[in-house]
Amino acid sequence: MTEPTPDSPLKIGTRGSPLALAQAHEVRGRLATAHSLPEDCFAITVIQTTGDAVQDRPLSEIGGKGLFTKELEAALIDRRIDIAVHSTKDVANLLPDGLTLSTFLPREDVRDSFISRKYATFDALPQGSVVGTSSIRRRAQMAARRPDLRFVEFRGNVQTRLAKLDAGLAVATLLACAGLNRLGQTDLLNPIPPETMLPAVAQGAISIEQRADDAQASALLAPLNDADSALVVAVERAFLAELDGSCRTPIGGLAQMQDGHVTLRGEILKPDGSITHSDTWRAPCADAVEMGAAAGRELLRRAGPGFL
Ligand SMILES: NCc1[nH]cc(CCC(=O)O)c1CC(=O)O
Repeated sequence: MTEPTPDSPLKIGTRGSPLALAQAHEVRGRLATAHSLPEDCFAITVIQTTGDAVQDRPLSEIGGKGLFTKELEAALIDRRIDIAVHSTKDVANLLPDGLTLSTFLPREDVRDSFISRKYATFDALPQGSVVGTSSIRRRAQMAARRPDLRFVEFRGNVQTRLAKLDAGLAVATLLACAGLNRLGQTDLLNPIPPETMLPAVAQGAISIEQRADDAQASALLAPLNDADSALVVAVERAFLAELDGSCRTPIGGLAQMQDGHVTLRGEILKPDGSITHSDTWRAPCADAVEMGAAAGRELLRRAGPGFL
């Protein structure tokens, strides 16, 4: 392998949001450490994405998955960047030809965090409370437990959302614990157990996309891959792939590995939370990805035509 140098660095592509930048710096730090190279052998290149540019409309309205990744993938294909760092939760199931999601960092906390200045837990919210969220999954899950709640559209970074809470637009909001950890906002951690609120598929998992034929990137990234995290995320994505997985369908899924087996919990909901189909599956690691796909098909069959 030709090693990258400060004059010819490996180009790490990322979105420009504070969370994306934190994740890109995390990857750069791991690459430098793994190969005992100075950090300036790895250059961080910010790519503007549709999901970041359009701030005034719900994500589910602007388009499906890929809003945060399309431009990064175009930059990979054009060789403006060599690797792209993603929150796997935002990565579409189908990648463009010639690209591969090759590398998964050890998974972070998978849970959602309940954030409110007034109430300690989700269950403590008074009747009719207004909750801010832009996630149709979180909204459907909350409505399923608490049909009395009302919802307002809430986008933007952590600071923007806290300002909206302070302005009284809502009394609570939800954010992924993983993002809060990576941004150093651990004061806001207030995890909701997955049994109460099943996270999004691949929540908390950073992955790295590259050109499939790029031997240098493959060699540099190999020591960063966490095989267990790669497997559980593959199981969840196999589940999602069967369920269409557009941003308009509320879907939750979490796979966890123990004793050579993978347990998958999955659910699909009506957007208003009125109907939920969920179940748990378990299989040896070797069969787990196929189990994820079968689980998706099973929920689809139970839900019946027209549910999604
Ligand atoms: N679509 C936004 C997004 N994509 C990934 C994360 C969190 C980090 C992660 O799941 O790895 C977030 C923010 C959030 O849901 O609070």
